[in-house]
Amino acid sequence: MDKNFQEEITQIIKFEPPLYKQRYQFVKDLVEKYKPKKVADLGCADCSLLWMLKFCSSIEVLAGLDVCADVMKEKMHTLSPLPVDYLQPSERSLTVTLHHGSVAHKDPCMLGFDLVTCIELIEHLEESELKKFPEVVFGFMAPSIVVISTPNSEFNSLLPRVMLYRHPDHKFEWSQAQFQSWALETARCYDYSVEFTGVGHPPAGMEKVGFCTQIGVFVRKYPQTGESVQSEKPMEAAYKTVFKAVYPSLKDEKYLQNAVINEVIFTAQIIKHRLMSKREEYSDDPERKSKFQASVDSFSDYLGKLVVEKNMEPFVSGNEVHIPLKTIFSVPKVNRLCGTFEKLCKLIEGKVTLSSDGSAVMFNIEHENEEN
Ligand SMILES: C[S@@+](CC[C@H](N)C(=O)[O-])C[C@H]1O[C@@H](n2cnc3c(N)ncnc32)[C@H](O)[C@@H]1O
Ligand SMILES: [Mg+2]
Repeated sequence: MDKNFQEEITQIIKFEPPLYKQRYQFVKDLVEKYKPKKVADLGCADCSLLWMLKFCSSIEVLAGLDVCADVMKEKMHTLSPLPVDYLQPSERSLTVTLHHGSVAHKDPCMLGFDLVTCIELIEHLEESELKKFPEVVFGFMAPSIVVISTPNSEFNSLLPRVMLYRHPDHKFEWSQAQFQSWALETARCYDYSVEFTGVGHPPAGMEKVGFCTQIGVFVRKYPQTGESVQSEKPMEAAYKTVFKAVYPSLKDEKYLQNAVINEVIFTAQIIKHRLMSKREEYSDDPERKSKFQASVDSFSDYLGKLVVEKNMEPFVSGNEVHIPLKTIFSVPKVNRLCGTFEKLCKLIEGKVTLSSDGSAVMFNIEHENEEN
């Protein structure tokens, strides 16, 4: 609801991009800057920000929390992996979890985060919830960075149709001085520093009004020690998990094995094709020469440039083509995936047909010869 409303404002004041997108972009920029691994979005609503953040490559754990389960469920399916994520698993691991609960309660699932975002959340908290909020977020969760955004009430006079608050569910809207004094006191209490900024510039000549959305970025001053200490005392869960997605990742052995097998077979096929084409140059059969040609040309060129030792050269023996594993391992993509030659051998064991001494991938071309 807030979002549509903001869009209406945007049409009149012409914030471009719309204000909510500027807020999300602000968070994204912060993620690019600090590269947190674990990010929690409190008051995540329809998961729009979480969806944007899942593309940030530093993030391995993403969590959302909202007191309203229905609003989270609306679009939570957009946080699920897509077929392409299974076809080409990413190098990083990524787990996305959504929790139903309140920022007024502590739950151990919120420990160990690097960045906690509270975008347009605090003004929706009841007085009693707002009182507990600093202890839960800064005292208990204690991430290295907290970002809090909230409307700047001084901007409201520039917004048409705003009577008391910008949204009927707002419990308060603060001036710059009010937000800054709350934020400075919170930072002091929990040993954080805080810097103020915002999104949505005021019109020229009205700079004193400040940003339409005011933002505080809090950075923890003390080093991380909390996680182990806090997890020593077992704690009851206060939130209910409503969604969990574990993305396929090459860190998971079964996806790595699949990727390596595919890459090994692909590489071996191309080398085999080069070898066969060379032999056919003498056989004067232009039709066969063009087989696979389009798809393999550039890669084939590359392989041709590889410095191939004598004992790494592929060869044909009778109806068998032998492609040494050492040659396949020297291809950068295979090399990067496996790390070591031993790992390559282990991952393809029993999955790819090898020569009797296990040193080469083997294809039987008896059938192909028959076609001729
Ligand atoms: C204005 S929306 C902000 C949504 C989102 N952060 C964004 O910027 O698009 C505020 C959200 O805070 C949630 N909320 C309100 N009180 C809460 C509480 N005590 N704990 C967690 N979430 C709460 C509401 O359900 C709502 O989804
Ligand atoms: Mg709001």
